Amino acid sequence: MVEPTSPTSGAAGPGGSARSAEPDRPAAAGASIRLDNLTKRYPDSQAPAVEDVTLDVAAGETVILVGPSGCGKSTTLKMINRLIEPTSGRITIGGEDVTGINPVALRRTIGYAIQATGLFPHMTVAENIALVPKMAGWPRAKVRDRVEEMLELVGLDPGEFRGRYPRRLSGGQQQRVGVARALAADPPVLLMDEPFGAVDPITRERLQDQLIRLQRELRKTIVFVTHDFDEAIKVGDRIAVLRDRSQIAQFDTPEAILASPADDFVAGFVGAGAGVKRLHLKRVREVKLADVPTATVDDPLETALHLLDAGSASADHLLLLDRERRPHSWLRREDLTRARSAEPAGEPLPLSAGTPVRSRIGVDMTLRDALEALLADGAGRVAVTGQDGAYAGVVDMSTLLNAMHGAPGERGAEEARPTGRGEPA
Ligand SMILES: Nc1ncnc2c1ncn2[C@@H]1O[C@H](COP(=O)(O)OP(=O)(O)OP(=O)(O)O)[C@@H](O)[C@H]1O
Repeated sequence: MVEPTSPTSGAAGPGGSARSAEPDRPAAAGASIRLDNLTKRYPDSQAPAVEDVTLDVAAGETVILVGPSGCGKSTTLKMINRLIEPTSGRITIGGEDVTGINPVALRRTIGYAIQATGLFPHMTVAENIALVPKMAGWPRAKVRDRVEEMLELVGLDPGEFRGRYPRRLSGGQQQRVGVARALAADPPVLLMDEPFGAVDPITRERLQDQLIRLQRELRKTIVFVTHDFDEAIKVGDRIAVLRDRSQIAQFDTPEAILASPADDFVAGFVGAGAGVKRLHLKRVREVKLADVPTATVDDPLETALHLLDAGSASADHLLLLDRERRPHSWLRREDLTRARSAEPAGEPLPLSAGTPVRSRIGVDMTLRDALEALLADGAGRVAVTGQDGAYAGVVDMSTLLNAMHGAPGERGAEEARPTGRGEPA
């Protein structure tokens, strides 16, 4: 039965991904998937729902199937775990032809999460998650431990949630349980059919973030269906844009599709605002941060004013740091001169002067997060902090504009999101 691909036969597949090229990332636990000339013709239907599709998914890769309603995304997905039997063609997982094997046994090795979550209402959260491990004959204690581990993994407190019934969960919590259940038997392959479709946009963003985090750790092979292109570029290593009958209009990285859509159909899917969408693809640590003059709370006022004067002409703000060098407040020149007239010379900076730093961002956040934080903070820039919370630089509008338009200074980041080169062997 389908086994995870060994690290040595690993993930340096045709697409690879930015995430898979990160040096600290573990080797893929997923298995490669290949669809060969796959066709599905439903009984009594004139045209096939899926026609002659050939697609390669590398081990550990997240591939998104995106396309208009009725184009055949779900049918394609469900043929991979044989919930729908192909009319013709072949499916290979981890190098094994699974087209003819027992579909029930096959499905135990493939996690499956869907929009409606498919949780059994008469079973508790724990019973739902335990379902497949139990069917696979895991010992009771191992199943119990696994349920706890899965709940922790998707961010639900086991003590609070294991005994609840699905109807007593919010939509987002149900979807997380759905993902926990899909992952419970540690399958190398995870199929997700609009898994976050039924929740509000904020919860949806959170669930997407969580999936990205999980995937960094787990490196399953994921095939994910959505009709939301923004979700596709955020979550996917590669995106297959499908037209009618699951015909592949373009299959490439999000960057490549955003930068050069193959035709008008794909361009229509990319839609307006491709530049802003690019912000989803870059993390703060990948761009060159801007700098602003900084002073700490122990510095005398005069020093702060001097620093501001010594900064570039555009330096109209000084960032005050606390003793741990964490961003504390933004000080404008007026704030400093006002403070100077109120304080005797040589006094340290008053902590109450200026505007408190309302938002700050970590280096692992995306530039899209940075844009939102920047808009939320009145200073026209947002302070970036490192792992220890200390000031690391700022993201300002020009950082964002450069990233949106792929300015030459940002190429390094683009090259860092590559094609499986440098993959740990
Ligand atoms: N059981 C079925 N019997 C007959 N035709 C079907 C069946 N299921 C799907 N179809 C048809 O096959 C085509 C592809 O359907 P599918 O559900 O795969 O599309 P989709 O891209 O996932 O759509 P959506 O985004 O709306 O969920 C559609 O024309 C649909 O009407």
